[in-house]
Amino acid sequence: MAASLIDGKVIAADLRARVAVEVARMKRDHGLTPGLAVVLIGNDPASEVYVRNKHKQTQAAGMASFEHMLPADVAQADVLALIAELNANPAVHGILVQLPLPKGLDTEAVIAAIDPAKDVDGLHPHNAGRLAGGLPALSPCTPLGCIILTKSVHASLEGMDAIVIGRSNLVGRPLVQLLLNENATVTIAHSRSRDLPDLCRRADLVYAAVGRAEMVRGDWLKPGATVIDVGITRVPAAEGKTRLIGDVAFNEAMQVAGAVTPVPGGVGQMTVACLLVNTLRAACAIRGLPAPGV
Ligand SMILES: Nc1nc2c(c(=O)[nH]1)N[C@@H](CN(C=O)c1ccc(C(=O)N[C@@H](CCC(=O)O)C(=O)O)cc1)CN2
Repeated sequence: MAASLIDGKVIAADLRARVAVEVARMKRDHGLTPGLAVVLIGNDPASEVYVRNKHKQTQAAGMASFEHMLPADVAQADVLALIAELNANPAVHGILVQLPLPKGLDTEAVIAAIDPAKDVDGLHPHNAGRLAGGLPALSPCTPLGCIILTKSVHASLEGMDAIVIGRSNLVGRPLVQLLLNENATVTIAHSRSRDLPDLCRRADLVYAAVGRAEMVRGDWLKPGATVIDVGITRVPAAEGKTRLIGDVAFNEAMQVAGAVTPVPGGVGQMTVACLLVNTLRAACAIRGLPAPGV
């Protein structure tokens, strides 16, 4: 029997709608308009699209959106000066620097300059450390989205065998921590792991986040497994166009798995929705209000 499709578009739209309701309540009851500042450096076409979407969806949720576009050859000191300004701005509750940064800029130093209370990407060492320690923290958006998509299939992840393929700071590592917090048993695999297909076949939950198109094959999967595909590779298509494919061989996975996320229309959709959730949470925390119900 074919697997069921986990519809990231529908789940993300529902989450954004719930954020919008909470934002309206914050405005009405507390005069609080959550504000998100996004910094885009350079002109990477994919990053430009993502930042435009963030701006649109932030505004659609009723939040204030501040965009800062800097040239690719901007000096590190100027980036740090902008971040210091945003840290001090009371209308800004969330700061996100779009990644990857152009060559010549020090990504770690830029992230470390963000006020951890406004770090809605959850990448600051303060938040990464808290997450690893099992403490409440702002957590990276894509891993948060992966957990929400998984929970749309399984109410509880307790005791489930999960494999995370990929160990990036943006996805793999924080996802492992979030899964541990859900009491899953987690294997973290990467390019040097031996017998990856075998490791994968043991997992009830498979998270593919390596950035290698269609690497995870159908015969790597345990029948009935839930497969969350984080990969997005743009490949040439007909008529000079491009199309997106994930890290999982989708058609093969659909024959074996229990549930699969598509690419596009899966995890990617959740990234911006979770950014809105984090911005709302950051705004409430900064104002000393209880955490919102989303
Ligand atoms: N500072 C950050 N930089 C980057 C992050 C991040 O979380 N924080 N993640 C990615 C890019 N990203 C958001 O920034 C992102 C990626 C994909 C999508 C998305 O909606 N994907 C769609 C397809 C979109 C398309 O057609 O290209 C989908 O999968 O359905 C949203 C946001 C790297 N940088």
